[in-house]
Amino acid sequence: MHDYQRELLSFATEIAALRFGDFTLKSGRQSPYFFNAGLFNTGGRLARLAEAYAAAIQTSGIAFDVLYGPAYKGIPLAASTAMALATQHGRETPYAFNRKEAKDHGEGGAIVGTKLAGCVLIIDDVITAGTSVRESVEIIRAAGAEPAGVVIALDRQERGRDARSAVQEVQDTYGMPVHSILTLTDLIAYLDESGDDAGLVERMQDYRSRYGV
Ligand SMILES: O=P(O)(O)OC[C@H]1O[C@H](OP(=O)(O)OP(=O)(O)O)[C@H](O)[C@@H]1O
Ligand SMILES: O=C(O)c1cc(=O)[nH]c(=O)[nH]1
Repeated sequence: MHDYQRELLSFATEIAALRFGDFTLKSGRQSPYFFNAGLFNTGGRLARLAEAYAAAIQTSGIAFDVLYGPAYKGIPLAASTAMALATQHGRETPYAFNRKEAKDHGEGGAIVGTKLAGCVLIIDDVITAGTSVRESVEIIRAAGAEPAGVVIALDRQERGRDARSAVQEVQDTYGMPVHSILTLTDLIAYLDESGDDAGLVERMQDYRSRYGV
């Protein structure tokens, strides 16, 4: 694990964006941990997260025209990362996000921000079973654009709809890369290193043996 990954894990734990307990996920799975990107809820916290995403995007080398964040938590991620790409990397990046419910007055529609066109990089917090990414691909294609890849903070390394990991399914199905700042493997290694709670490491490993790959 690199220092920047350990630092992000430590910061996420400190602000309780990474929590341990009993959580129901979008997939219905019952998880002993949860990454809540909504708790990067001050300017300073969000700037720190956005800088990590912007650095990950630069490292990934994925070519794209537009950054797209799915509602809800993808919205501040797309906006703040576009800012970080401009201020830290001199890269002017158009961004967009969707409304969960289309608006029928004013400007109308379901997409806010720039037009979805060309190659679109999806930015989200986590991938569990891959549902959110599949929904994003449909939205991008319906707008006449093409998905270029996905960047996330945490790959939970879980099964998707078949025996493959959700990330592998996304890569195979859409022929696009998925770049993750952290993985469940990093998280378990971090908990193991800290040596605070052997029971927690065991619960994480149990969960991994049930849903992981
Ligand atoms: O890989 P999946 O199984 O789809 O799970 C991960 C998705 O679930 C959460 O979104 P959610 O729709 O719960 O909403 P939010 O952003 O509105 O909190 C999370 O932000 C990811 O987008
Ligand atoms: O699978 C999910 O719903 C999910 C997992 C997680 O760690 N964080 C999150 O926001 N959603």
